[in-house]
Amino acid sequence: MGGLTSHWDALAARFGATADRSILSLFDEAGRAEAFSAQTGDMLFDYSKTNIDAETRAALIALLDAADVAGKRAQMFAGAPINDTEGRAVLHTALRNLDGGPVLVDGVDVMPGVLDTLTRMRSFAQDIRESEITDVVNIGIGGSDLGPAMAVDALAPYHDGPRCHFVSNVDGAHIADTLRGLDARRTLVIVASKTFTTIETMTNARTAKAWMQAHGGEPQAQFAALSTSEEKTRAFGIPAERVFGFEDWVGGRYSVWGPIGLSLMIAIGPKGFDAFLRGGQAMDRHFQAADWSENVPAMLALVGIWHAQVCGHASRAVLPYDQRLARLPDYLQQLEMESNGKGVQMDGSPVAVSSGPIVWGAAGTNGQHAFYQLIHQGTRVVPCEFMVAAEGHEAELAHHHRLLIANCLAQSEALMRGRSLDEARGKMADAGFTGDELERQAQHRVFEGNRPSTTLVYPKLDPFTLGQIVALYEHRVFVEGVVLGINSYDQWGVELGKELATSLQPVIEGSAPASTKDESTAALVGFIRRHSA
Ligand SMILES: O=P(O)(O)OC[C@H]1O[C@H](O)[C@H](O)[C@@H](O)[C@@H]1O
Repeated sequence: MGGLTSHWDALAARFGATADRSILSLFDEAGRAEAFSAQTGDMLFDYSKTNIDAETRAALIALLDAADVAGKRAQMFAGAPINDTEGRAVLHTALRNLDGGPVLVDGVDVMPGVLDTLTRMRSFAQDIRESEITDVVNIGIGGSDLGPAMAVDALAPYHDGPRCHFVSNVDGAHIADTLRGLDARRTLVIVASKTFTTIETMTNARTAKAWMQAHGGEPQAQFAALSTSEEKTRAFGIPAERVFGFEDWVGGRYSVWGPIGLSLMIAIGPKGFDAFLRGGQAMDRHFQAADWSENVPAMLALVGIWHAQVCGHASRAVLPYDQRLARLPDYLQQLEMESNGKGVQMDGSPVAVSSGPIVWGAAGTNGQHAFYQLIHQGTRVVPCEFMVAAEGHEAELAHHHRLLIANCLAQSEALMRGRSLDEARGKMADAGFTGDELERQAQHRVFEGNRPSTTLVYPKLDPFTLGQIVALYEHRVFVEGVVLGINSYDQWGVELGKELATSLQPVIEGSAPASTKDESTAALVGFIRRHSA
C-alpha cells in the first residue's frame, strides 16, 4: 500500500474539496449523464448521480495504474498463482472460456479438462431432463449454494426441466421442509461441496440418503456429486460417472460457472447454460479490453472505493428492481464480503484504509416499504446500487414493468434531489399548518438529498445478461482487492468459528465439560441443556 499513499492522500483532498457540493449542481455541465456512465454491449452503468467529477475520476483511475491492476489482471487470466496464501491460481474465467485459447497452470493447459467436464455435464443434464425425475435437490452451502440458488431464481422464465430445490442450513428444518412432499423415487440429490468435508453439507447429504432409502429411492442411482475430491465422493458411495470434478483454482464463491452450476443447467437446459457462460465470457473480454474510464467492472469498483474507502461510507446497498434477483444481495454478500472483508495485505501488513464495505440489500420495490426510510433520512449515508431491466418477461404485464422502472428511477432521483426545508414548509402551509406547528412538521419532511447512487440497466434478465452481471461483480471484487492489496481469494476468517463449533459439539452433547469454556458460553450451554428434551 506504501506506493499508494500519495494517491489516497490525493483522493482524500478531493473529498475534502468537494464534500459540500451538491451532486445536482454537477449536472449544470451538459452531457454529464453520458460522460459519467460506461457501457458494454447493451448494458449501461450510470454513475453520474455521485459526487465524482472528471478530476476525481482521474485520481481514482491513477489508483488503478499505481496498483498495477492491468498487470494483475493479466496474471489472473493467465493462471498465475495470485491466491498466494494458498498457492493457487484463480481461474473461474477458464470455466467460461468456451472458445478462447489455452490456459496454462504450471505449464499444463486446463481447457481440455474444463471442456470435457462441461460435455459430461451437458449429457447428464439432458438425461435427467428427459428422465422421470421431477425434482432436484442441491445440497450445498456458501459458494456451493448461493450461486446456483440465485441463478435458478433469476432465470425462472427459462425453466423447462425438473423443479430445483436448495438445502444449505444444517438446521434440520431446512431439509425436512424441502423433502416433505417430494417423491423419493423421482428425486435427484446433488451433493455440492468443493471440499466434500463441510459439516452442514455432509450432515444434510447423509439425511437425504437415509430419506431416499426409507422411501423407495435408490441413492446409488439418484445421487450426484460436485467436488474437487474424487476420493471423498467415492467414499460417500457416489459412482464416478455421476461425479463432476473441478480444480482448486476455482474458488467456492466463483464456482457457479462449472459443475456447481449443474442444477441451473438441469433447470434451463445446456443451451441456456451456455448462454450464461457466454455472458460471463463477454464481460471477461470487456474487462480485459476496455479503457478504464469505459470499463464497467473497473468503474463499478472505483465508485465503490470512492464511497467506502475515501468518503468513509461503511455499507452499500444493492437494490435490484427485479424480483427474480431477490437473492442477488445474498450472493453478493459472500462474493464481496468473503473476498474483501480482510484487514491484512498480501505481505502480512495491515490494510491501510478500511476493508471492503458491508453489502446488503433487497429487491425493489419491496425495500421501499421497509428500510428506505433510513436510506433517505437516516444520519448515515448508504450509497445505493440500483439495477433494472429495460424490459420484463411478462409482456401482458408491461404496465407493471413501467411502474417498476418509475419507482427505481424515482428513488435515485429522490436520493439526489432531496427536499429542502423551504419546500417542506410550502407543503405544510398547503396542508393548512401555521406557526410553530408548521415549522415542527416541516422539519420531519426534509430530505437532505445529495445521497449518491448508481444505476445498472440491462435489456432483459436472460441467461446471457445474468452471466454478464455475475462476471461484472466478480471483476469489481478483483479490482477492489488489488487496490486494497488484499488476497480476495482466501477466507481464513471463517475458520475459527468452525473449529470452535467442532469443540463445542461434545459439550452440547454432554460428553465434555462446559467448564473449559468461558462463563457466558458455559451458561448458555447450561440453559439450553436444561430446556431441551
Ligand atoms: O463447497 P464447500 O467445500 O462445501 O464449501 C462451502 C463454503 O464453506 C466455507 O466455509 C467457505 O467459507 C465458503 O467459501 C465455501 O463456499
